[in-house]
Amino acid sequence: MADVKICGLKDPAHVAAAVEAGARYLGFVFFDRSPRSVTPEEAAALVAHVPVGVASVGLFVDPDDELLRRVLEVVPLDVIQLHGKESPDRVAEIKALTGLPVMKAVGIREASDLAQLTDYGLVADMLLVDAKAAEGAALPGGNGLAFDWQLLVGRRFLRPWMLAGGLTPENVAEAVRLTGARVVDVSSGVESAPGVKDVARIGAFVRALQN
Ligand SMILES: O=C(O)c1ccccc1N[C@@H]1O[C@H](COP(=O)(O)O)[C@@H](O)[C@H]1O
Repeated sequence: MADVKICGLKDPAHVAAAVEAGARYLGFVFFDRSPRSVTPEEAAALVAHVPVGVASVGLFVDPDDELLRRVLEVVPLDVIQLHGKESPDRVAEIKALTGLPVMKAVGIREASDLAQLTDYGLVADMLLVDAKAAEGAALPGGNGLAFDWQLLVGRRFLRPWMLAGGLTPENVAEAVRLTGARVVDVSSGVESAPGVKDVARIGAFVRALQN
């Protein structure tokens, strides 16, 4: 079964539901414009409920050093997710600054976008293969937008990778079957409204991968 990351958690009950369902990665968003955004203090309280063996991932969008320091002072993150326009050099810088594994998100719409996965594979520890947000979208991710999974058929990457973008309990099994993803990441697909996680959909998402 593919491993699961549930992203955008804001409520201890949803952290518990994700852990109970079997998620191996939990995501906490440090990006003010997101409906899933948490403060460092809120995230610290949530991460306190995360058991050993489940990784706490901090999601950032073009963070400056000050934000990274402020969050890491209070939140014991295991992985840094970069979901903005960070260059490969900036990814390397953040890895050195934080001392943590860095996962770089790359937005995919067409075959030519895949080349970036090679560039970032040289510096990041993990890759997150997401749909490219529409021009002018308020958020660079978390939009429930999928891309053409056929683009990934037969591809290999330099680093371990997660599949994201518009995944839901209804489509995740097919996405894994087509792409061979070993880890899948979901945010809006397990919500009842933007920023509001749904316990039943979290359970259904993980169960969809068990059949
Ligand atoms: O979830 C957010 O609010 C978010 C904000 C800014 C950048 C990325 C964000 N989420 C990430 O986007 C992908 C796909 O999300 P979805 O399942 O399509 O809603 C996922 O990696 C989230 O971690």
